[in-house]
Amino acid sequence: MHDAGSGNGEEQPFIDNKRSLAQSDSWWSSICIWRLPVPVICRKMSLKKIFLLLVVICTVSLLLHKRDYLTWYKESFHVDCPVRLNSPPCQKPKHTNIVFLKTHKTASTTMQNLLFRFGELNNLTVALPIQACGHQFCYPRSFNTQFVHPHTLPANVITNHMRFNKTALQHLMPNDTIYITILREPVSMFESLFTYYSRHCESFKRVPNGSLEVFLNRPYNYYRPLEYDSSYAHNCLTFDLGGDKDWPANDVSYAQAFAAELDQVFSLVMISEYFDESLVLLRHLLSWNLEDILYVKLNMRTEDSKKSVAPDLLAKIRAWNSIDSYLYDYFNATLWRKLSEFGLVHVEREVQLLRDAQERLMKTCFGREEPLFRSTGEIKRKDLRPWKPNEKVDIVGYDLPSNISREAQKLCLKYIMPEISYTEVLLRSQSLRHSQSKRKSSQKPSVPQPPTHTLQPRHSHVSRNQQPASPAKGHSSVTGAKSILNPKSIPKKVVITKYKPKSPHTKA
Ligand SMILES: Nc1ncnc2c1ncn2[C@@H]1O[C@H](COP(=O)(O)OS(=O)(=O)O)[C@@H](OP(=O)(O)O)[C@H]1O
Repeated sequence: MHDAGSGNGEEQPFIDNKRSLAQSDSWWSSICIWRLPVPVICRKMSLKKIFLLLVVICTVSLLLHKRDYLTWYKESFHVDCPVRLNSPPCQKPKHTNIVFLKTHKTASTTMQNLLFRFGELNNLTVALPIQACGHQFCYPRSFNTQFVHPHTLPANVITNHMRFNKTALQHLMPNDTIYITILREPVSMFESLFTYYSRHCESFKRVPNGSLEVFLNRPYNYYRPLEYDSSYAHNCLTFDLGGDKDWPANDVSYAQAFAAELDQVFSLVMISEYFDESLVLLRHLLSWNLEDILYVKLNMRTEDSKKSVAPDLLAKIRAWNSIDSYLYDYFNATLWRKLSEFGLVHVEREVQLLRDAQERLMKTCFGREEPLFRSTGEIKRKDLRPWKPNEKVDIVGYDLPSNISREAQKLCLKYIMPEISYTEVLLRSQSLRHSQSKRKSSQKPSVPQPPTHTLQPRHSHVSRNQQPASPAKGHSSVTGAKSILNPKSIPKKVVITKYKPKSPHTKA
């Protein structure tokens, strides 16, 4: 075999002149690979060059065929790129305008906490209820923009409990808002509702010995459709989603039409039994990082607080909540279709990545792989105690060990903060930011300013390289100093009417 650099007379022109060398290389490469037998190739190329050529060919072919895996590999090292080629490009900013319809007993508090943290970290505005509404948007009344605290406008995110009202939300939120919600399997959901609200919901309070079986044998003996809090007792998901919980069960066309309508509005309907899988889809839908979907489970009952459901009650629960059951089946199938389209192998890998990251988070926060569960009474800090619906139901909460670093304390505190405390913390910080920005704008009288109680969004995306924000620092958008004010929509002033719930039941 000849060495191209050996000084052989025939090859001299290729060696002496760099340009002709390059030309000859590419010419020979094509001859070598495609046209001539190996001995001829070897006569004109050095071993080194052949080796390099093979390395290039292998690399290109690997990149072409295994691109998903390579991207995945990067992902596990916290590179921000999504794992799929048909996903948004890496540089796509994170989506920040979100309605999360917080349904009851579906893991929605865990999701709300995740959204609160995302909002804080990215200096977004989270719409919160006025004081008169408690920590919910005057549920069970249908959502109304007047229920929103003016200091939490213009909003990017809205997630506190409400009864869904698409028109009002469209009025409040920016045009590019993504709608998300979560459903839970009707049997376990109803058992949870029945136990949790056994002292609040009149329909449940009437049942002798608080027996689920007795209620299900003759629900209309105990259930009054027009009563306050009756939503917990019949098709609660349907009611939360703005539907008619009392539509006759034998008319399936109602459930079908309602599901189809919801499908048009919600880009993602999560399923609490597949919480992590749903989060994978959420992450891609919103172009978020893995870190953005980390969570600690909130609002769980202790095992002692759960009732076991006898097998013969399963069908009864589904029949009683027939619209909810239809919605669940429909959106469970939708979720799995989406997961399949995404690629189940990719989903599984990404779920594993999420769980690994969760494990690291638990170690940081609790010094071990599992968090330290505490029943409400055992939690030292008052603001970390979750709301306890009655003395028979105990809700799991958390305390942070004192031996973790200050930084870890600060980080982990928000992960374990119950719904009501976090809502209060956010309202305080956003109110402070609101008054600071008002002060600033009053110092610049020459520039025309929109009313501060505007319903317009501050901004719709955050860039990936943005620094975590300190919530009370100011009003400026993280995508630049200015918030996006859509001139087409005229800022509206909010008139706040006081709303007094009819029943004492609010979690606060
Ligand atoms: N990540 C995750 N995955 C699956 N399930 C979870 C998760 N986080 C919370 N939970 C369970 O959700 C139930 C509480 O739901 P919510 O927070 O929506 O309740 S509430 O309506 O806001 O009171 C409650 O169910 P029950 O314990 O059966 O009551 C929690 O255990």
